[in-house]
Amino acid sequence: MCGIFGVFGHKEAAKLTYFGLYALQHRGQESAGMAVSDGREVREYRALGLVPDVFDEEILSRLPGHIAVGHVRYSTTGSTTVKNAQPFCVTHGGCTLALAHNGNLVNAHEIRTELEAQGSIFQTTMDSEVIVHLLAKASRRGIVEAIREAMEVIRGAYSVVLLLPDRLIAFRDPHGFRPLCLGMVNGGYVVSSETCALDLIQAQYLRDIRPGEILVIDENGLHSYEGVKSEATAYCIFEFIYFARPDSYIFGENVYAFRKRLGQGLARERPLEVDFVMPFPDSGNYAAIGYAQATGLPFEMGVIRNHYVGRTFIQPSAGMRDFSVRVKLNPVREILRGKRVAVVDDSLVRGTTSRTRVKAIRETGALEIHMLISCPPIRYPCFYGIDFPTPGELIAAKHSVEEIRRYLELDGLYYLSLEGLIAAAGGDGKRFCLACFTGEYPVPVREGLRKDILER
Ligand SMILES: O=P(O)(O)OC[C@H]1O[C@H](OP(=O)(O)OP(=O)(O)O)[C@H](O)[C@@H]1O
Ligand SMILES: NC(=O)CC[C@H](N)C(=O)O
Ligand code: SF4
Ligand SMILES: [Mg+2]
Repeated sequence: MCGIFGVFGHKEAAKLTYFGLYALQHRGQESAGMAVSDGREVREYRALGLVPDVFDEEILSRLPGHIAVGHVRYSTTGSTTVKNAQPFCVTHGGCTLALAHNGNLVNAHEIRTELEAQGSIFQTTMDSEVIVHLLAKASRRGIVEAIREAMEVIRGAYSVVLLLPDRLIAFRDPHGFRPLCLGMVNGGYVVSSETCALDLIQAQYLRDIRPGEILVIDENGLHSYEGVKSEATAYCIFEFIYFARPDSYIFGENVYAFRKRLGQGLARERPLEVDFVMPFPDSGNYAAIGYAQATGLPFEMGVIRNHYVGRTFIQPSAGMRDFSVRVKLNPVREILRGKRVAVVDDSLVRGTTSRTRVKAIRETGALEIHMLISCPPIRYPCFYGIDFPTPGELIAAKHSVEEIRRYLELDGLYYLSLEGLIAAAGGDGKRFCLACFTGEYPVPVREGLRKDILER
């Protein structure tokens, strides 16, 4: 998952983008970048690292202009290298394009193989690059038509912000897997993955970019086109469960309220006799609050979060994840000793967090440790922009709930049911992608699709 942000018509576009990316940092921690246009010339800067480490005042001052596009990356196709940092910039036929993509294409390999056979030279190992090549190929027909043609060819998840020297364009796949919204600030426009970035820069939320829509923003305002027909949406439900920030509104709903409903659903399905409820912070907090309020059980912060560690699940290597989980969450002996506790977390993916942290809680002298997960078991890989890679890495793909309980050394392990998840989503599961829980993929995926498919 990545975070994307765009600005049109604000004299401090680079600064606004810096703040926007800062607010979207939870969506990608590997690299950050932006491209800025003053109406004629496009300048760019990208590097590995977090937003405040990549940019400083001096770098931002070298990016003048009123149009900008920015990106924070969490890789899903292609390794973590500066070359693979976005926005991806090219100059073709005298026109510079900078593209920021959130999502993952499922047919990038096929498209790339075909384009290479026709002589295209690729610079990165990202799926996102094929979009730029397709745009360049069709550019004679004008940018909107070129995007439309590209949208006919690419399959999978894409929320995209594209910068041209005099325009900003946003487009979104017909299923709308990833969020993308439009806001207004001081007469200018902003486009963002999540509304939390609009709040930070005091922009007013206008609406979401519609699935299948192409939205052009230029001197004359907004121009909306139908890119491809959107027959059915497949909003990523995992955005609500884990990915997005709780203060954001995505797919028309607030994330915090959604997560609380997940916790309330767990309380209905799995009321437990324990002394208190505690979350694995951060994203376990909101379902834990919902569970505690619905059951009437006390709520405690039994583990404390170190604020100098980011998200652990989205780190690209196992070694980094293991280390970070230890540094990140530390139990409070005083609170836990002699107690029966219900630990709530939003998800159990590889088991990295729970395996070591349950042990650490046990060592404090806690009497019983039960775990409540506010989504069903994740049994199938995601190919649409979340790095749940091979089924082998997914703990629930090969093991029963009882086997996982034993592996994690828990007294009890309970997942929210699929029905419970759908109920929390208002009862209409059809609007959502649920593939990692059900194996029913809204966009077909060919066998053997892997993160490093473009590396060879
Ligand atoms: O089973 P695992 O493979 O450990 O993955 C799941 C865990 O990772 C995530 O937390 P993360 O630390 O990434 O982010 P958070 O601070 O938002 O909870 C998620 O909230 C779970 O706690
Ligand atoms: N998670 C994402 O949205 C990543 C975008 C793109 N697939 C990349 O790997 O860079
Ligand atoms: S498979 Fe899961 S994580 Fe991937 S898009 Fe669908 S709901 Fe989201
Ligand atoms: Mg977590």
